[in-house]
Amino acid sequence: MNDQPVISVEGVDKTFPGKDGVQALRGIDLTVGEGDFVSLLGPSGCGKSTLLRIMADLTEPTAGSVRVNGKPAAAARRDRDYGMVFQQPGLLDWRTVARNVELPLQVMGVAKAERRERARAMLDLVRLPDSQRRFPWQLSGGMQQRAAIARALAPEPRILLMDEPLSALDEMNREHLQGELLRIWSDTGTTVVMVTHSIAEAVFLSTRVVVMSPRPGRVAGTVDVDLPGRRTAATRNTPEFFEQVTKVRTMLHGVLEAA
Ligand SMILES: Nc1ncnc2c1ncn2[C@@H]1O[C@H](COP(=O)(O)OP(=O)(O)OP(=O)(O)O)[C@@H](O)[C@H]1O
Repeated sequence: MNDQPVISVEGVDKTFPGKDGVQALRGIDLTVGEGDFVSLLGPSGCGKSTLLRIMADLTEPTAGSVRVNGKPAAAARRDRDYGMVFQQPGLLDWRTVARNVELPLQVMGVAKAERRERARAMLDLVRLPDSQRRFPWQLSGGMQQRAAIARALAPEPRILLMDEPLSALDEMNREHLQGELLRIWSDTGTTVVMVTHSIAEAVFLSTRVVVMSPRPGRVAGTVDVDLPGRRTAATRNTPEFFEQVTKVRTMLHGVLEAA
């Protein structure tokens, strides 16, 4: 393991052009280490998605720099160093689930037999082994989101960037998939950055929660989530979990009061 951060964001500002020029981010400094699970949390409009998109090279910063695996974000994008998962699964309705998962591999020119094998392995990983030949519209929302995660993981990226991946799901499904995400993260050792609105979700999943303040978005503070033992559904009922949730909530309230 080396000490070089997997993602390093330095002095990033973002102002969207236009008559009223929205300054979405100011002076963002953030580093994400190998195997970290970092959540970006903050009030609506504070620039969480913009920051994630800048890390993914989907949006250009106005100032500052982003390095991913030691290279500029654009180079990391070309090298497919990361996978992305959005709020909506975005599967193609006319392809089977397996062929959706194969899609990024097909684009990369991976041979058919290997593609099949990797799609099968990823669908096993997200616990959808029986859905390979089904179409997305035959699956529940939670199953579709799992297929989207399998698709993002198929090229075996070392980094996963997720923008509210579970927010379209009902509470039970959401908690179930949180457990699955935790399992996948610990099985694969992937570095994760996730945008969420949920304090409990951020605390349950993350090694570090980054709390952002609005107008323009800045890093208001971070909480290193310290929970004893392996995290399971029972973790949510422990005093330590409540303690961490309270810590994050207090920070978030402080941010809102100061705004
Ligand atoms: N393409 C764009 N053009 C102009 N303004 C934009 C654009 N994208 C985002 N913004 C503005 O930048 C600010 C931050 O938006 P962003 O979507 O990053 O916030 P967010 O924290 O992810 O919000 P939410 O939690 O509601 O999803 C907002 O004021 C938004 O209106």
